[in-house]
Amino acid sequence: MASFQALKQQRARRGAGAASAGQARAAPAPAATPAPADAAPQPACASEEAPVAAQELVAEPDAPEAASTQAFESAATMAQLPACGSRAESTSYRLRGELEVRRTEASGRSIWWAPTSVKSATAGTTLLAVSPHVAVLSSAHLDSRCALCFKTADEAIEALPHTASGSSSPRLQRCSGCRTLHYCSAACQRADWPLHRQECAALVAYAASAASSAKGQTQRVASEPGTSVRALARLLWAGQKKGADWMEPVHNMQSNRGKMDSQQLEPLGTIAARLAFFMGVTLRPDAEPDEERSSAARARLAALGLASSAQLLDFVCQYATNSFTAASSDLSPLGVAVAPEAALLNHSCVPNACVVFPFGPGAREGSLRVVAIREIKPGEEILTSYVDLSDCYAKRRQTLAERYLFACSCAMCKHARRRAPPKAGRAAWLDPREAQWCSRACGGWIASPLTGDETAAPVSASCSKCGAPRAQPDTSAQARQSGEQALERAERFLDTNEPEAAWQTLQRSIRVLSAVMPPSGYPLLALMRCAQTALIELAGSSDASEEKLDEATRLGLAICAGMQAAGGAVFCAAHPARAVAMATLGKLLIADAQGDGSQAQHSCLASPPRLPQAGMERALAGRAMLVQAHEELLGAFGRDTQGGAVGATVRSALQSLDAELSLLAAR
Ligand SMILES: C[S@@+](CC[C@H](N)C(=O)[O-])C[C@H]1O[C@@H](n2cnc3c(N)ncnc32)[C@H](O)[C@@H]1O
Repeated sequence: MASFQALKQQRARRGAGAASAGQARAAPAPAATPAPADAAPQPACASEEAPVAAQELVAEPDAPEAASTQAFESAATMAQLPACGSRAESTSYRLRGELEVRRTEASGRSIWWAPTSVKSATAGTTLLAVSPHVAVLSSAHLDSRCALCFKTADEAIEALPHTASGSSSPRLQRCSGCRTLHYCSAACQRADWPLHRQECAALVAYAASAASSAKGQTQRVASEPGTSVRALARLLWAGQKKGADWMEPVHNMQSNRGKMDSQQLEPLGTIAARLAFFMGVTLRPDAEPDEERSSAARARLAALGLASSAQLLDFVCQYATNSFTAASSDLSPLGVAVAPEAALLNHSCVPNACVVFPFGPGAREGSLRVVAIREIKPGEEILTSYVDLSDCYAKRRQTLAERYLFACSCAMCKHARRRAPPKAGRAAWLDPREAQWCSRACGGWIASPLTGDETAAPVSASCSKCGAPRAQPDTSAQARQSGEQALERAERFLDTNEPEAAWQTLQRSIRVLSAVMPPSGYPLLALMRCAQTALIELAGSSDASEEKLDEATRLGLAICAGMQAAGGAVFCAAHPARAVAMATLGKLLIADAQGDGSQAQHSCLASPPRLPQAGMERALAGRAMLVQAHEELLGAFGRDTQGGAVGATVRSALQSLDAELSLLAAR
């Protein structure tokens, strides 16, 4: 049966699903959001998670410029600078094909499926395919992935034609200049050189400065300026080469600077200061009347297409609102991408589209894709999620307010705020993220009390099945909070390649929360996804790999049940995070089809699901899951890409499995 080595590469990370500006923004993280993370941007959207950029703002080691007497303005000074006027154009216009850009008072510009279109876009339709203006590997991956195509050495070898693969060594080559970036081939290095040339020199200067700042300091000083600064610098250097027309959509991206308070601006000011330092701009208004230095700095900024330090800060604010988490084909966050056209997408917690990188975020043309995941009718707005859709209402609201500075008024959020009583003869719809088990163990759900939203109506809940009231006192809020903290710690462990520590961190919270809430509950679903990732990584290296794979499979069953809860109202069929979770489960089932057949001895789940019997029963269950996953992958990553790279791995797994099954049948 299939090996689990391939699975190990497929980290089913949280945040997948937000690929947004900010989702894949950085998650949306997801699939990709202008960070989306669901890995995201989402504007850092595209996937459901918080953008790499945002996380980086808080937790970076000291930078050399902080100690330097040649410092740019301090972050606090930067934050006081007056906001520049928005350069965004105001009219509606045809973006391309069937897509229109329109502006509304409430949410600015956004993309619509043109009312003149003769037909709807169905799930799996690629709405937009663009090459990001820049895509930059995050600092955590600089040593392990190619800076241009984002592949690991093994992935690069696998991608070679079979005849060529024998001759290559599975190692990345380090740039001998900066000693920071790595490449999988001379071709990738050559292709990256026009942009890396300036970056290479800047990295060398930065590392030297870091080394001298580190002398005598106890704190760690980073030897490179961080993902956001590298991305912003590349954008400015590319702009110098490609010209004003290429940069115009970047400068037209929305800046929320005018809405930010000084606390929100300070981390962005730090990035602006570090960016200036990295690019060799030294500007010290406090050193006036040092006119010479000041005007030299102005000239350097002008050469980069920026009129002033205030505009530099605006540029960073635009990036924070509009960058996407650049995710792998299976939604693992790898870096950030800036794609101004896709960053025009607005947010909804009930998205009808997702930002994904079906073949990874590397140099490939059209690598960032906006794909419809539900039917979109002519004249309908195209909306992605900037947040992780498994987050509860309060958490989504907090992320959107802090990072994107707006309050969502989608149908899901309205429902959460209103807590509407059921219409006569109909049961109230209960958000599966906010549900708890009935304390009478009848199998019914009770709404959790909403936390963190003072505008929401108070909740008086009773069981959906037996009508019993919620137990008093309700202890779930505390368990949820510990779960959130465990998740944060575990994700950091995974980022630093410590899956065992991540797994140890997660088990208790999963046990406690799975006793009180269904698998769709917040933050249980995210905890289980993180734990599954840790276990898959551990299974590849540990002696007890069979046990780990069994537990990862049990978690997979719970994750898929959680994602399909409430008829897919949260994760609809063809949502990338759901499709990838199904593919992972299918592969786990067939990888472990020869397992020892033991049922849960030490599961972290309070009521572990029964695993199909090892052997034929498990293989057939895996096959059924892979078939379903494949259908959803076509919808999630685009029918034109045949479900992207994950679709291809599922087809190949099915082929091998069918060959094995027919051999068995012939015996
Ligand atoms: C990535 S930009 C999206 C494009 C943006 N509307 C524009 O005009 O360029 C993200 C910003 O758009 C606005 N936005 C996005 N979705 C929204 C929504 N559902 N309601 C209100 N504002 C929204 C917020 O100001 C947010 O910070």
